[in-house]
Amino acid sequence: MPNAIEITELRKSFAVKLKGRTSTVEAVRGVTLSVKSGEIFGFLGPNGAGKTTTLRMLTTLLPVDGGNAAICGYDLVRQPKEVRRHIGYVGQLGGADMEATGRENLILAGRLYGMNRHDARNRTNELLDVFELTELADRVVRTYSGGQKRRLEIALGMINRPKVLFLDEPTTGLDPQNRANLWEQIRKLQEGGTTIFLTTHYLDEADALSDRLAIMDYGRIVAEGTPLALKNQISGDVIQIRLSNEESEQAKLRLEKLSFIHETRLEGDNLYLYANDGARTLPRVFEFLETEGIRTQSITISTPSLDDVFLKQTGRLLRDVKEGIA
Ligand SMILES: Nc1ncnc2c1ncn2[C@@H]1O[C@H](COP(=O)(O)OP(=O)(O)OP(=O)(O)O)[C@@H](O)[C@H]1O
Repeated sequence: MPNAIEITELRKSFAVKLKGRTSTVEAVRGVTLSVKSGEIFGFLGPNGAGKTTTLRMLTTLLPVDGGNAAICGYDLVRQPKEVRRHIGYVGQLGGADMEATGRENLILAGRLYGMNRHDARNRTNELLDVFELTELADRVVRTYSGGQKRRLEIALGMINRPKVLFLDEPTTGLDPQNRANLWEQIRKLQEGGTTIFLTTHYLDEADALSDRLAIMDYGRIVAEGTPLALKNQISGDVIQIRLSNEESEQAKLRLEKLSFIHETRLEGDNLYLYANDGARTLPRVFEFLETEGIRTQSITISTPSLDDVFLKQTGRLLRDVKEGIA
């Protein structure tokens, strides 16, 4: 079976005008990756990394500048119609008509895909059932909660029984309970055989949901693999020390000389120490800080997260970039 998605050197630039001058934004700078059939593939990255642009190219909504992709074996550039027949896409804005009912939205979508009335109705009932929307089916979408609307939008993306479903930040704006519920729905779609490619800037979402993921930054893939393999790249535990004086650079230099610390990284006032056995190392770190007179505000210990992977690859924290701090 061919890979569900095979992307080779995909590129996209935009011309932007600022104060009368035109410059170029290289949104996607040569992305190469493959997604296996039946996988949930997470596409993680901070705002502006190029995730949506990649997704819009893969779904034929935006012409590619360079490179190509094959989706379910169909050539994105030469066979866009075939590609469209085999995919579903749920964008950030959603596509439901707020003034129509859930049922009407689904039936209309089915008809637009060329289904006859009977098939469109049957498929609608199936999807209402899968997404637990049957009770709301005849209410206008405007009255749905955020989570219910999102479920309907994903149902709309599934109307044509796509082999590959593209979801752009499917859980943004949802509360934790609705996010967990949507993750369940996404897993159910995977069990039904759909390949899912989703963008997210939630670390926990990428970690919990994806079989494999790629981390994107400034239009490039900076890391790719299973969440576990990526986290295992960062061997051992992470000790985070929040320093309270201005000599953080000095503190880093002194701490990195310790034999039981195999890597250090400084982010503002936060010093990250990577050690094989965090629990055993911690008392020795305390002792050292005390003898050296290095003052700290807090010390925490954790196992590596995808944030540490991003930090290792880019020198910045994903969480900070996302919040616009870096
Ligand atoms: N139509 C456009 N014209 C000009 N620049 C654009 C256009 N679309 C995207 N960009 C720029 O391309 C870069 C990548 O944007 P993109 O929306 O793909 O990022 P993203 O990773 O999806 O971010 P987010 O998480 O905020 O959705 C950004 O610098 C953005 O400003």
